[in-house]
Amino acid sequence: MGDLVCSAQFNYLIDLPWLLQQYPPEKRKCPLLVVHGDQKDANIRKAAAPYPNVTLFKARLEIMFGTHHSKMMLLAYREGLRVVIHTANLIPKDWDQKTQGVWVSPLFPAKSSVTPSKSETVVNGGKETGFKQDLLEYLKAYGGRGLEEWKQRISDHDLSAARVRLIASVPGAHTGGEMNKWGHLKLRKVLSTCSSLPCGATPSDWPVIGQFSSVGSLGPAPSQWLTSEWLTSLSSSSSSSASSSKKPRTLTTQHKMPPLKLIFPSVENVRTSLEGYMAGGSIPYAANTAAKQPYLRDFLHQWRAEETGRTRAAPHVKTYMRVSPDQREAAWILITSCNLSKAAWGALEKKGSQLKIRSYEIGVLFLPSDQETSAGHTSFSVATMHPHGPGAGSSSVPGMGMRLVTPFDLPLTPYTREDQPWVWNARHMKPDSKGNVWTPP
Ligand SMILES: O=C(O)c1c[nH]c2c(-c3ccccc3)cccc2c1=O
Repeated sequence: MGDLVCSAQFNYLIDLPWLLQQYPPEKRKCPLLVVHGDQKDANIRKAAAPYPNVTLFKARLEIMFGTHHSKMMLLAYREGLRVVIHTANLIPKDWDQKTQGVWVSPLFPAKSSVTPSKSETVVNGGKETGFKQDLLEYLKAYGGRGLEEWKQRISDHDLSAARVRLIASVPGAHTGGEMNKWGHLKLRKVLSTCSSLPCGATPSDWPVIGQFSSVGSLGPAPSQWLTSEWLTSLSSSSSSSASSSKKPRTLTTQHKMPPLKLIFPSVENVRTSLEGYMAGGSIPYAANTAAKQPYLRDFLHQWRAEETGRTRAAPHVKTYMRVSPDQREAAWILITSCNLSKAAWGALEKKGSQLKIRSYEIGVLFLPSDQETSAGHTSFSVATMHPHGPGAGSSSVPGMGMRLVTPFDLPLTPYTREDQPWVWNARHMKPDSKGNVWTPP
């Protein structure tokens, strides 16, 4: 992967001695910047004291209930720069028996003096994804001076080989031009300009899938946020705004919502997982929150990953995607730190004039048109459950573009009549895979 010179780790839960142990021994004294959100930072400062090479940066969290959820590594090698955006906390159990998501960037070369100053070398058909500019904008949003060195280092490298788009959140009441830079409005903006469904597809027939490991308070009815503001963003596409349908579009044509399918572990999924009920310690859905939104259960599907052999590896990855009616194609897929919450994605306030975001989040969006192997395609073929399906075996299927293996099985498995969503602060008395019961305080 390269000869490491220095690195930065952005995360939420951080076990510093454990983190340093994960670096190769000869790299444990390289400069390391740790970006965290622990406002009462006595613990992490005490943990960092024995390591003179570790610098701490406390992210500002001035809005109640916000957290620094973003999980990112910036790795500076002698040979270039690498960015890693992922979903795992920097604690041992997140890297042991769970299902996580990670995007590892190509090795970005330093901009040599011969690189044309005005624009960077364009690769893969020259389609820029704006990744570098968006990453710098995200780092700028932290404020302070502690990230200057890393902003400069990123500026000095050519990131044009990044074939993903950055979808991030920063805390604030974002208005005007700032609104579309963050959270679900950034995703809406990108999808409505850069993502189109295959010709002839009916947008309202293409479901949105959301998969996550925690849920916030979403309001007393789905129409308050989930199936209105939030689903409007995730079901955006250039074809839904353009008049692609055969029927003449009347002025009153509303953006008809597609089906919404959510994946969140049932109690049974947690009970039978490799970790047993302990997995539920990282699936912090509160019983009192769940009780306020019983409607959510109607959208829920089980965590199931037989295709990858990870059904029992409890999910900590967060995945959002748009699929075809037969769930064999995907128009896009997003891997992110965002759980299903207004704090992470943002909620419109003041008659839609501001987007209130409470947390830092970061994720990467994969669009078929941004990938070399599927440029010109409007969908990814999804690895199917049926090994002889069109997506099986080949790296790309004629007419379908790049093959995508999703973290979970498609088609989805609904909750059974007996299934309940996992809640972490209620008793669960049926013995789990380790013979234990769950009796939180
Ligand atoms: O998505 C993530 O990274 C996670 C987010 N919150 C977690 C919590 C928690 C829940 C409520 C209040 C404070 C902390 C507890 C255990 C694991 C996580 C976690 O893994």
